[in-house]
Amino acid sequence: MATICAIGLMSGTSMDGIDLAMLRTDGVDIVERGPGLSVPYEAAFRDRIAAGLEVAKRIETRTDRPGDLAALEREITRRHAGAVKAFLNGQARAWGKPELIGFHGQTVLHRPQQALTVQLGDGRLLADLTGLPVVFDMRAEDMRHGGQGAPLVPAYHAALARSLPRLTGKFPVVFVNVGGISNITYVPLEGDPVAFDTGPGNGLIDQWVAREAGVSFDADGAIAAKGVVNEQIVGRYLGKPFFAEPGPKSLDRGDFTLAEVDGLELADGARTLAAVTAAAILKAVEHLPQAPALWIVCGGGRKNPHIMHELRAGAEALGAEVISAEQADLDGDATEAEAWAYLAARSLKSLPLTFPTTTGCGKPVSGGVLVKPLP
Ligand SMILES: Nc1ncnc2c1ncn2[C@@H]1O[C@H](COP(=O)(O)OP(=O)(O)OP(=O)(O)O)[C@@H](O)[C@H]1O
Ligand SMILES: CC(=O)N[C@H]1[C@@H]2OC[C@@H](O2)[C@@H](O)[C@@H]1O[C@H](C)C(=O)O
Repeated sequence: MATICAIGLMSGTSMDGIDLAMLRTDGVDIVERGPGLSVPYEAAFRDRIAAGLEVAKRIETRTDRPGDLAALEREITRRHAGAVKAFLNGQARAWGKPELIGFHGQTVLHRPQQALTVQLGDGRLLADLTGLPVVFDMRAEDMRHGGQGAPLVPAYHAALARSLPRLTGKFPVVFVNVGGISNITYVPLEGDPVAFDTGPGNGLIDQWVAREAGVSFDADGAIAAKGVVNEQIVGRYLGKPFFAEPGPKSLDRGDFTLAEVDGLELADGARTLAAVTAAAILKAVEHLPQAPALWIVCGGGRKNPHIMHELRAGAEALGAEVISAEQADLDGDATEAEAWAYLAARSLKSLPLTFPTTTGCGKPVSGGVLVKPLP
């Protein structure tokens, strides 16, 4: 199959900015991973998106744009176009002209029980602003086939597992994405990947330190380093029905809140929430076909040493090794953006993006909407 060069664009539930990555792929194999870039949102824009999450609760059908959501969608799209321009003039310059963009957009609402998921991002506008074909809205078709609409990154994790020589002999491997929410992909030596959201990632930690200390995240876990874990509270989070349910399952950003840590000291809250994130990921093993041999950690949470320490200790007790994306020669900040480039290439070729074992769809499903720039 012909190889294409695609750019993936991800603006995740942390709302911290836009991740971009370049990828050469035939839609099956990863031929070459290219450069990546993160373009942060400034605090005022993060606040505007956060306000948009509240407005989005009024959405009943996925094309509704109550309040200022239409204006916010245009602004998000314009910022993505600006980020693409900066990327192509900078880090990606030597890679030549891309043929396609995979555009995630900003999730503002995710209600799998109602088959409703909304990502703000205008594919038509992005195609016109960049002059490149765009594949966007990749979650909806999965939901039309009974799927959760998330996570979508597992098809890419499975391709990564096949492409990493150092994994030889280390199956099953589990990829963990510790973003705003955490999700895992279990990749066996043969057969489809198994995936689901595992619980909070950095989202609650970010909300906690923003509310209690006015900072957007706990850089390198420095705040948590001064605190202690409140095990009772960890147990209260982990006792929620979500963790007893088997996959496929997915979460909305608002499904877990700070109610349980209310009243704690700043550092103890940050430390306890880091412990919740790690414990929730480890608890996912109960719902996997076999114990993993290797865990590869991607996403911003791999930079929180408390999350990593507890993941390592817990996984090692189960006989597995835990490594960061970088230890597997990957770029842990770019994995999701690479995934969106890969999924766009698959969409172009009508290959499945999701599987019954990753989202619960009735059969393997392709998806995404292709728009070409106006001539
Ligand atoms: N140096 C660091 N130390 C601790 N945490 C960090 C560091 N850098 C980033 N993070 C955390 O990672 C988060 C961003 O992670 P990431 O970009 O993977 O999330 P996302 O893609 O927005 O979310 P999702 O995967 O849920 O869509 C930040 O909000 C922050 O909490
Ligand atoms: C609806 C939505 O945007 N979900 C995100 C979120 O962030 C992490 C987790 O929850 C995952 O299910 C998904 O993102 C990743 C990239 C995915 O679809 O694979």
